[in-house]
Amino acid sequence: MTGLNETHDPALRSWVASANEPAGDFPIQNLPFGIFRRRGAGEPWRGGVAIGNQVLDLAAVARIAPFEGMAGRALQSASADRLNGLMALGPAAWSQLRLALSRALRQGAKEQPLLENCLVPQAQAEHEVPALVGDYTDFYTSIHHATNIGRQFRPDNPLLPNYKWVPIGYHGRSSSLGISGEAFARPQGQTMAPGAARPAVGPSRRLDIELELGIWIGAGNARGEPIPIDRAEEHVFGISLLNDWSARDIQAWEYQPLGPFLSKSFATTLSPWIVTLEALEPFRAPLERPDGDPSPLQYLDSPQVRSRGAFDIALQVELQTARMGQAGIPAASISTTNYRHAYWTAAQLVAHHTVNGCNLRPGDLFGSGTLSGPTLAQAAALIELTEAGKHPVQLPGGETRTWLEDGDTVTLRGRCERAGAARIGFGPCTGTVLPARG
Ligand SMILES: O=C(O)/C=C/C(=O)CC(=O)CC(=O)O
Ligand SMILES: [Ca+2]
Ligand SMILES: [Mg+2]
Repeated sequence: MTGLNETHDPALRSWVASANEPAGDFPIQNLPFGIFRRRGAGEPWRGGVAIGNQVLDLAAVARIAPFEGMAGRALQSASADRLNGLMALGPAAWSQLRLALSRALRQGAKEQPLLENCLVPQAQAEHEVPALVGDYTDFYTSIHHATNIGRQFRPDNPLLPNYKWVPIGYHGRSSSLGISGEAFARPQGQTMAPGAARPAVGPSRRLDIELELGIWIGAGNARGEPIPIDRAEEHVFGISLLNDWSARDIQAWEYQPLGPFLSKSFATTLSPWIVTLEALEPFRAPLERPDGDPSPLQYLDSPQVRSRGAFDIALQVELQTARMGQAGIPAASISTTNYRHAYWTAAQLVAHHTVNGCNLRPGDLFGSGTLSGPTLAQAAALIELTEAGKHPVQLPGGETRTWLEDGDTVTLRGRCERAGAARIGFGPCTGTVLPARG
């Protein structure tokens, strides 16, 4: 079974010329959704779609060239100041809107003269978190991350015995979700130095990143009604990049027995564009699960999940220090990994989250968990890359890093490439660390 349709045809070209450049993130086969406005113009927030180096203003399209039927209703919903309404409509409406947008943005489309007036250059746009996030749950789906970080926190017992049975997660904090381009103050908190008699409070000295994907829930479920694994993907609107900034010294002291709390709730940065599951369809991959590992329990298992439940998304972390920036040295890549190494798929996370009857709501957000791959070069957090300080990262210009310093800027990137498909990308997810507030 394949969900490929005319919107995936790699031969499609757009009348927006920049969408046809081969190395771009936003060709006509992508069409990710976000919330934007022109910077500094006092405009309302509204939905937009990235196309080449432009944003197609969906509120403007709804006013001057509305679509018909279900696509038209979806377009109306996407004109609001957040995408929760569009997300609530479900996959048939998302798909109809994507098809209508794909047809209207193609070379030769009769809509071109009207839609040319609905473009805003991305360079002039600012973004907001694309939905009001009621609940944010952070998972732990990379067995490589769980093993590596477990070795730091629990040397005798790195991978806990539940890992291969339960998709582990904790309830995160939605109020401090922010959008790419943000800067935030280094968190303060309580830490216990090795050998100290009592803890101290002060700025974190072990500030880290976590390269994750954000999985956006579309239509929700009624309380008490679990989502079966075979319907789970119908509840996923799409995926963006997510940096779960983590204060490891605060975490090490606070996390037992209830899990991370203030070590991760001060900031979590998202990329502005949500790449839909439909756009990701050409990049499906089989679930990676070593021979001999237990089969998932029935509510987490299906032939579809095993054969094509994973996604081949190449991911990268870049770091630029303030000094590199001043010297004109571009950001350096410090890690490359791929979402296909995840132990649990997005569908399994949805089925697991709802198995107890918990209701998900449109705009809820899941963090995939830190997406480390099998090798050290694929580690997706500094605590793993540097083995907690044993091997600092070497940067061009001569600096090294074990943990983040004030003025450091971290950028996450994601892209999908496969023979026979158009390359698509996620756009950057950037954040900068400011000094702690006094
Ligand atoms: O192994 C631990 O005790 C903690 C690991 C994490 O830092 C939790 C987390 O945020 C989940 C993840 O990103 O995979
Ligand atoms: Ca995390
Ligand atoms: Mg966080």
